[in-house]
Amino acid sequence: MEPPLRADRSRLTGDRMREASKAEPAEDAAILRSAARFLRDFAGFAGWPGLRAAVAVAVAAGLENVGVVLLIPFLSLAMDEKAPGGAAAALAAPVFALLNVETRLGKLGAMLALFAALLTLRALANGVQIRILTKLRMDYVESRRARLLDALAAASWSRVLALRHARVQRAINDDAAILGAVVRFPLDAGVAILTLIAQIAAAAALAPVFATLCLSLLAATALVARPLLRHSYELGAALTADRVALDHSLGQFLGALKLAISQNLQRSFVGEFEAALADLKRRQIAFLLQQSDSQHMLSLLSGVVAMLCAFIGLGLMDMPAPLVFGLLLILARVGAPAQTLVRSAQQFVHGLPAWERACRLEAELSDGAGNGAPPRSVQERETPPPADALDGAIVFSAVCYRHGDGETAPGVHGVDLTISPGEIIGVTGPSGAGKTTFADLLVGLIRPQSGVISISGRKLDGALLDAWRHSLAYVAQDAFLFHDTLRRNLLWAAPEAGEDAIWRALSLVGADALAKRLPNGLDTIVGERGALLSGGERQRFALARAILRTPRLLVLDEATSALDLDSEHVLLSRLAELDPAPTMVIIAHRPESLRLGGRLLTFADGRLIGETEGPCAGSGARPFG
Ligand SMILES: Nc1ncnc2c1ncn2[C@@H]1O[C@H](COP(=O)(O)OP(=O)(O)OP(=O)(O)O)[C@@H](O)[C@H]1O
Repeated sequence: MEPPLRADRSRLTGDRMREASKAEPAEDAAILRSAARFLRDFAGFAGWPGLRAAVAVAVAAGLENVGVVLLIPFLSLAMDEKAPGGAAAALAAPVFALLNVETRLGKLGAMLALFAALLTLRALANGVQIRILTKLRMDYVESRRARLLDALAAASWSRVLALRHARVQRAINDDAAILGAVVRFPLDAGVAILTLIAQIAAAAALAPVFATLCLSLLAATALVARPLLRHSYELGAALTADRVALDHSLGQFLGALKLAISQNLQRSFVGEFEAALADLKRRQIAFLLQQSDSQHMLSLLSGVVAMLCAFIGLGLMDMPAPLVFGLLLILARVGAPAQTLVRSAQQFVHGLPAWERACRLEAELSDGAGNGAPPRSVQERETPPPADALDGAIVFSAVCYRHGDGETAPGVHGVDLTISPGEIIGVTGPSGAGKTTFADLLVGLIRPQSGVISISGRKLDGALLDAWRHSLAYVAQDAFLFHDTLRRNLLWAAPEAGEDAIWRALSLVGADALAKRLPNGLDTIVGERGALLSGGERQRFALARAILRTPRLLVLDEATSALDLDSEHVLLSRLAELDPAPTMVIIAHRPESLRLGGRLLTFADGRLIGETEGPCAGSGARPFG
């Protein structure tokens, strides 16, 4: 019998998902602090274009209301009533005088012409405002993405290793889209607030009592909005966590696909997905309903205030009908920006947790030592090392790196070593002895916590480290290939390499015949992580890619372990004949893989415990180039 789909949610990622699904109660003060942080960040980014946007918004809002105010003398004329005094009449009178119109028809025509001009101006101002605001929004989202990517590229290797990939993916892709909605708030709210102020000012000029009613409506809206906003924030926080958990689970599942399907473990993943998707759907529906309920409530509220206003104006205060209609029109229009304000605020606080998550990730990545290479801006300013800076020996002096705190944390320690240019070195030792940690130090992925690594007498750091990484090639046991064509995989690390160089490299690693046999030759897609190839084939292609870089240093960390011994020997012998000859560091467990080494280093418990002459000792170190 088939096991039920939802049978085992607690396995692997289930606990984490349930954890993520809890909606933590949020405090108003914390939400306000977070909103203030966002607004500061955005204002800092907006700068001059932000100011231009504010001016455009103010102009559009002002034009909107001049039109409404002009409506009052128009209505008075149309209804043959005595035009009311105040701002409206004051605005209309000079226009009539200027155009020298005295008849009712002439005045009506002049008013209509004025309206048409205002409508055109308003449309133009709105167009400009939307263009500036949209660009500002897009630019901000793009800059946040770029900051995150820069932080990721500059982060120390140990930090990157500990990262959950789903966090990064979510922060860069989806959260950036949510960020677009978050950024709308200061922009939309700015438009709405300016429109409200202009409308209230227009109403105040006509009737101060009415303006007071408008303010009361706003105050009532603010009271209703507070718990709504808090709930929106909580839903947003839970949704963000759910989405990361879902991505993580999917990533795990895809990574372990073969294992999962071969052992019939896929059902627990499917069960987890169904449950997590149901949670997501529930929260999304709750948020949408909350938004529409609040909009209905606001419509009701503004309707009630409008009726009250009409009753007070016409019934109790005996005001002229055009003035009351004009005021009612303004009131009806106050409802729209107030609704926009609430809706936009809801979306803002809903998306705020995603923004916070992206900021936390950026701070985590930027915190600490970084990967040693200077950031892009500094690289451009820094003087590149001299041409011969990488020609000399690599020297390790009392180098120590521990993965974690304390004297007993694993890693490597007390490593003293000199590697001459062009030397071939074998590295061996039991599992966990520190061989890969040594290789990571050598290529500058991690930096010594104590001691010094130097090249040609210069400390491996800053611009030198950057140049060093450009000059080397590193091939790990897990020969990583992208889901792309073989050609693009090969050219990834050496984009300038030509067709001849590609075939030479393929021939050297014994993969030219294989590449020709593939259905589309070099243009064959190799599958996710090279899944459409065998392990040995992947390793050969990864080696060809490394050779295409013409590296000064070639580090092979179990990079030929999937080849049979004879093929491996042929391949390594050809590598040893490379011209120009790179310095080679070959890490392996099989003694046969180390036959080419002029020197053999043995690691145990993080220490370099032995340095013996390798089988090829005495063949001489070969200078690069
Ligand atoms: N990122 C890390 N965080 C914590 N500990 C780590 C990390 N990387 C390695 N270690 C630990 O450091 C020690 C040395 O690991 P390293 O990978 O250098 O060994 P190795 O000699 O290459 O092993 P193997 O032959 O199995 O590949 C091991 O005990 C390992 O568990």
